[in-house]
Amino acid sequence: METAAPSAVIVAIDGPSGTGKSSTSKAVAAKLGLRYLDTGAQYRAITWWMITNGVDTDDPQAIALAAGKPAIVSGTDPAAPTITVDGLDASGPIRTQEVTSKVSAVSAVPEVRTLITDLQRSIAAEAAAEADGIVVEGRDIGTTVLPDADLKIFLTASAEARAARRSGELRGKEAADLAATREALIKRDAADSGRKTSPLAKAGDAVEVDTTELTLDQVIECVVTLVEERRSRDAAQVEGSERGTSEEHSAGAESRRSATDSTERRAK
Ligand SMILES: Nc1ncnc2c1ncn2[C@@H]1O[C@H](COP(=O)(O)OP(=O)(O)O)[C@@H](O)[C@H]1O
Ligand SMILES: Nc1ccn([C@H]2C[C@H](O)[C@@H](COP(=O)(O)OP(=O)(O)O)O2)c(=O)n1
Repeated sequence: METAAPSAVIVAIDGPSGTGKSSTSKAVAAKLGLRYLDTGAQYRAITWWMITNGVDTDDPQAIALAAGKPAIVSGTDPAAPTITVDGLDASGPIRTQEVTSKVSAVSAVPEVRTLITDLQRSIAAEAAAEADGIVVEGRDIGTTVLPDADLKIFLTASAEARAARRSGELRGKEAADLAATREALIKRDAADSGRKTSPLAKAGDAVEVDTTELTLDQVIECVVTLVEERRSRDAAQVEGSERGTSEEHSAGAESRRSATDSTERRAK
């Protein structure tokens, strides 16, 4: 197990689809010099591998048996995050409608979650040991993957706002109308929230931010402020405990000095 650098910060950002997790997490990590991990991309990558290797994505047993086969590697530079599967760049193929429609079924399989969760924890531990920390975004980061994260954020937004954001992204690519996007989004949220293993959920100690009426810049600013507040609280605590230790030291020195003084006095 790697040891975290004293000032490293781990930020967990969870929430349903289209609430702004990826855009916010990337920007916050870039602004604060942290690494960035898109855990949804990892579940998409394993789903893409299952599809391209002929595994029936409606068969949890077949998925469980194959889960350990693909090698998934995530690059955590927020300016250029990457994802490869068996050495192949998967960043394009994981965003197709086919993968999007099957990812909830694949990510509900416990064997898949165990493997991907272990991978996520090792990436976070490395970022805490070798960098200033990391922003990890997904569905179960604050509840399951990193329950000891320094800061947990849960992003929400109305289904209408989320669908409008998503269909804005799709326009011109795989044109989807607003109603169909909204339906698909609600269906995926229900599957992700309703699964048995590690469902999409807000951690009890997460800060909830409703992004419906906020611009992306406002959300980024809000999260940056929360991280900075957390860091200064931690720094004040460290300073306090160091002062406590040095006061203990000087109290110890004082009592040693008076003990010496009295010994000297007795010797005279
Ligand atoms: N507060 C916001 N207001 C308007 N658009 C937003 C906001 N947050 C994110 N977006 C846009 O919505 C889309 C989905 O955001 P994304 O970060 O991918 O969400 P998530 O990762 O939660 O699915 C992106 O095109 C993004 O630019
Ligand atoms: N920590 C996570 C992250 C994603 N997933 C699953 C559930 C999600 O529907 C899919 C895809 O996640 P992704 O974040 O790419 O989804 P968006 O389309 O960006 O909302 O992966 C998960 O089960 N646990």
